[in-house]
Amino acid sequence: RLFSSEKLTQRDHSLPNPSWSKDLRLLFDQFMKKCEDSSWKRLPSYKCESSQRVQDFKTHFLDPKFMNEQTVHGQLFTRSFEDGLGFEYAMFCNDAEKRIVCLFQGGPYLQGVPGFLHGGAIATIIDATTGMTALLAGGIVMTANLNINFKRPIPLCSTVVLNSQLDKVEGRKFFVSCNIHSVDGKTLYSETTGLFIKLDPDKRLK
Ligand SMILES: CCCCC/C=C\C/C=C\C/C=C\C/C=C\CCCC(=O)SCCNC(=O)CCNC(=O)[C@H](O)C(C)(C)COP(=O)(O)OP(=O)(O)OC[C@H]1O[C@@H](n2cnc3c(N)ncnc32)[C@H](O)[C@@H]1OP(=O)(O)O
Repeated sequence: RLFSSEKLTQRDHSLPNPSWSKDLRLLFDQFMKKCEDSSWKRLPSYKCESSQRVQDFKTHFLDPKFMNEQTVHGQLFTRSFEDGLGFEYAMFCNDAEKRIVCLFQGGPYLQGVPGFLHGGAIATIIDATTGMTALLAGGIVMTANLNINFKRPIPLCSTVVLNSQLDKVEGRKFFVSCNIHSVDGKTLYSETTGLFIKLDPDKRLK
């Protein structure tokens, strides 16, 4: 049991699975090609990160009072749905340009109004993408502010492209912007600005 559940948490969810649309696979292949000269890198994604930065977060910022028999089973929200039903996505980063592109397909369990994605689901994938943009630049960060302009509704089960960019760094403040376009680039679905704060080692999260 332990072995299989351990195997489960180490599955890299940002690789194609049968629920991926043709569009998502095509875009994925295009970005995998961009990785060949190492200008772009695919970011792996697990249900439960066991990376050094998570260890650092737990050591330096997490008050043990927040870890109990329930929270110890915590797993990444965006990786907590069966294949195809929730967030299907793969992120690629370009360190030189301080950019992340996220290829995203929102499944049927993310519905808001019938036929379209829930605004909170859109905010989630934006938070994950902009958060990762800030995290790669600044280490352990948390979202302080996320301003989203929803320009057009995103059809449920469609594939879209998030483009996230680090705009400015002021001390512990990381300013990120992100837009969401259709695969053909013709439709702008949303525009976001976000502020991420690099956690202060002298302050535990309360
Ligand atoms: C990173 C986690 C561990 C590693 C995980 C690794 C892998 C996981 C894999 C994938 C996950 C995907 C992405 C991962 C990326 C990010 C993590 C997810 C992001 C989130 O989903 S996280 C949840 C939502 N998030 C919160 O739950 C935070 C609640 N919040 C707080 O915990 C505090 O609020 C905090 C810590 C944010 C700041 O607290 P603090 O005490 O450190 O800083 P302080 O208040 O002193 O502010 C310093 C300067 O920022 C200015 N400032 C602050 N807030 C501002 C605002 N709203 N507007 C304008 N300016 C603001 C001040 O004005 C001052 O500016 P100045 O220096 O100029 O005076």
